[in-house]
Amino acid sequence: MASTVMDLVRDVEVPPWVLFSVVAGLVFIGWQFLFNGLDPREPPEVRSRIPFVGHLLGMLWYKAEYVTVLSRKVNLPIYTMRVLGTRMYILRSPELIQKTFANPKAFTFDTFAATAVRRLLNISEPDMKVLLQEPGPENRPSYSHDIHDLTHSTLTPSAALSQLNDAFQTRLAKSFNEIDTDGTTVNLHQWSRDVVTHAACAAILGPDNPYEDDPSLISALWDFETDLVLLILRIFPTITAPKGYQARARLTSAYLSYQHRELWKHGSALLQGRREIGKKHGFNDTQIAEWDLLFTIAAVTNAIPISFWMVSYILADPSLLSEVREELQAIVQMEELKGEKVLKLDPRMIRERCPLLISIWEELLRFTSQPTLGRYVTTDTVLNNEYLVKAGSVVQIPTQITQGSSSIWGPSASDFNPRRFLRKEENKKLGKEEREQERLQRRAYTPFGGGKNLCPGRHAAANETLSFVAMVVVAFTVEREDGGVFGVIWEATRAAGASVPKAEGDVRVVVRRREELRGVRLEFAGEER
Ligand code: HEM
Repeated sequence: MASTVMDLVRDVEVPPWVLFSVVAGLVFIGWQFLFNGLDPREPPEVRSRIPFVGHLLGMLWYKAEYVTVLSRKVNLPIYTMRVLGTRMYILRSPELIQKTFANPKAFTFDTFAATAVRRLLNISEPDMKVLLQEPGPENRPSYSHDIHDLTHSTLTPSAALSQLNDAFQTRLAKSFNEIDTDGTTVNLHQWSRDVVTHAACAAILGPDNPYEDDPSLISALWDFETDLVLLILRIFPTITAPKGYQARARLTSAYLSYQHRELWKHGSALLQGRREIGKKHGFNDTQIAEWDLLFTIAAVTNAIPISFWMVSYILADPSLLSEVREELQAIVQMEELKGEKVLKLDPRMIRERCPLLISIWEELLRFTSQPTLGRYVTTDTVLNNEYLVKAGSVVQIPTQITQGSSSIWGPSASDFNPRRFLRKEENKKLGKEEREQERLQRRAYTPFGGGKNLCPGRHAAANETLSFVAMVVVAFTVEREDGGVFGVIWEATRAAGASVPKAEGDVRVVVRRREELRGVRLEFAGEER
């Protein structure tokens, strides 16, 4: 049979012009499918010089950074990019970005997050409907709706947040009090990661949590975080992401045992609320464990790298270090409690009395927290009375562009300037043009995203990072083990979905309690104590 067909084909004489027309026709149809059909009101399209697959190749090469790389070359407020027939609208203008944040119904984050979680946890189509349907079955709010409300209410200033901050500081103080004037030699990156992860997990999960039972789970948590995207892609994960795959299994079983031992009873109001909502929506203990694990990732993925960067940038500049130390020394108190000397640091006072440290925090957020934010377009919408964006497409916001633009932040936009945010006090004296610049900067400053999904953990993150950094600066010295000059590690990668890049590599240092604090207990003054 096969030979008969081949014989027929061989016997048919095809004139070259017919062959040419067929090929040209196929190219034309492909072109129409991939590149045409744009409404003239849609944002202008930016095409790659390599037809059809140029953007795809760019994405494979640059991964999560491709949209940023391309946006550096395109001087448009918004543009369209098409990859395999899917439209993406890339936003570069702070004005338009704020417009999308202001319309969460048309530009939704949930569909984005849900697709990733669905693949990660292997959730079935019907279960997905229960999670996302708005409102859910029997007209009840969906699981994700309930979780959104709980997360945003317990993490904004409230008794629940004070309790969370307090638990964080108690565990953090424990780690700091283990270091005396003889000091300890550590890898700074790993040490900051472990100390802050222990405290963050104690704050969320309570003092008896899986990471206290088995500290090696901290490395597992970061292996899981590193391989998250590969695990979402699910292409032979045991081969493409073996570390993350095994780490997820270990962590899930540790979180499950935490559920069975009812240790959640000592966890934060947020964690207990999550369990209640899970039960209400028919989740079993394994599902609750899996979702709590994902929440832990959300809570540590950015807050921990930024703690390391902040300590590094301060240590790398000796005069900045002594200025920050001076600010902090003015707010710490020495007390005598039952014959024991105690140094008390109240992180709430940092915001009021340490403008330089706050400026460093805000600048580091601008400088390092530069996520590519995503939204899914649910309905055809005209942005700014000008640009039509179509339902079913994706909006991408590469904040490296807006937070690093010299037209918005001035010629030093790509440098770390610890004093950049000090000027706020002098605002009243600003002229019209400068006030306009200020307004533009406020709109372009989105290290925590924006709108309905503005990061609910931003207050907790500020408390965590500032408590950690402040105690390191005020109570310790940190010197390189080899006696060399301390510098900031500059190699860093930003995983897709993460806001703050993680340092690659480490630096060996001696962390030593300052001589004058020999035998003094270090404590944070929280609201609950
Ligand atoms: C410096 C540290 C942090 C940074 C830079 C950061 C950044 C972000 C960003 C950019 C988003 C996406 C917002 C959007 O798309 O508009 C987000 C969402 C989120 N963050 Fe954070 N985050 C940090 C710390 C935390 C902490 C400590 C927690 C928890 C205690 C947390 C919990 C969450 C949650 C639950 C969401 C999803 C919000 C929603 O679905 O409405 N984050 N974060």
